[in-house]
Amino acid sequence: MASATSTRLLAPLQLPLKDGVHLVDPPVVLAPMAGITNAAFRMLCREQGAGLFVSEMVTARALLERIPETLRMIEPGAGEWPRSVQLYSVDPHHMGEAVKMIGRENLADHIDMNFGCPVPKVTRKGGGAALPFKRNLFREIVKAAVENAKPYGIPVTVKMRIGIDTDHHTYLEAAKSAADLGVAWVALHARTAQQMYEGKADWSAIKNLVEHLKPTGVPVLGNGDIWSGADGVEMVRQTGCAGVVVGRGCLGRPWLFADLVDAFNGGDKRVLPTLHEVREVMFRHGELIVDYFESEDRGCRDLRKHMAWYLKGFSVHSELRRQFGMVGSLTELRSLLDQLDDQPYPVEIGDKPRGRTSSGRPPTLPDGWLNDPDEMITLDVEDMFSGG
Ligand SMILES: Cc1cc2nc3c(=O)[nH]c(=O)nc-3n(C[C@H](O)[C@H](O)[C@H](O)COP(=O)(O)O)c2cc1C
Repeated sequence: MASATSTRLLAPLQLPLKDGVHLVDPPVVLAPMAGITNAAFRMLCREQGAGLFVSEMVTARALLERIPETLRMIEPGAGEWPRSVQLYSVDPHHMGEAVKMIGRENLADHIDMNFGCPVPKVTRKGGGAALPFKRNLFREIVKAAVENAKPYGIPVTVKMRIGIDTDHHTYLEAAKSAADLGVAWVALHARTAQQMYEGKADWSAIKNLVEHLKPTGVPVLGNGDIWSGADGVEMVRQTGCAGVVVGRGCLGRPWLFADLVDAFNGGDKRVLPTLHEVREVMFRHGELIVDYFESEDRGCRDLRKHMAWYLKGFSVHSELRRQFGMVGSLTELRSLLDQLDDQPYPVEIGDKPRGRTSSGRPPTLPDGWLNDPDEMITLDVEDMFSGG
């Protein structure tokens, strides 16, 4: 029988940290998700295996201002290593200073940069997925991060979308300049800003990027619409990407990482927990989140949105679902969980999208934004940012 090593889908990704190369093995990364990928959720996913788990996005400015909530957002969970933080800035100076702060105060081991936010309140000021269109500004921000991270041995990566809309694709040029500036990898969410989360991600763009960056040797990670281990394998097969980034697929399904680990090691077992097994994950999530916020009330408020995702596809009475959506304490959570009958995993319905699925409309951009890609501008939109 072939060993797991010989059937391994991909080699581990090499992340050069200051104390040596860390192997992201398998090359499966938890996508940064604002309001989701806090230390509690990352721990829940880490317990399932996989390679790297990125924090919620924080803005460079909030970090520099030492806003307590921001500092808490980048705190690692117990035993978490490497500590991976996503930063957002539209200002090279802020980006450079924030990276220096992270290095000097040893706050993280890896920094990912966010250039993919599609929400109108960000793009209308030129931020998020609109920013790479201004290629000089994009380059200055990436350069500021890479150069200031270098003395601390912190690898920097970028995450972007295909571009603004069908007529304005920015990813090939932006990714190439980021690669030339020394990023450790480029992750591509294979949608435009216009698409938001609509329809199916265009994996052919990931394939194009893999070809485009081949001469640079910088790996490409594919992102968009991985709902099962088999989807991850299929993305690698179709695109030749060096790894995958998984977002919404793990909402209410943290065991997707175990499924991906198995699939990337050549297995086909599919991890399909019954409702009683899911129930234990839900309670564990509750405990972790209450611990993270050091408040049962705050933790339960955060937990509520996850409840619907966990229960999606299972047959659960609407009144009971409603009560899960209002859960206020761990005792209440336990008593609601005790009311769930055991059921097999709803394979068909359970793998449908969860979280954001908003449909596309033309992104709102600043006046004249698309006139001159070489324009070097100063933006001030970090406080408008809310994930992406
Ligand atoms: C609730 C939510 C919050 C997100 N926040 C961020 C973020 O802060 N930074 C970022 O780069 N992408 C963010 N994203 C985008 C995801 O990282 C990912 O690129 C996107 O969901 C596509 O991957 P998926 O199809 O696997 O979900 C967010 C997505 C969701 C659903």
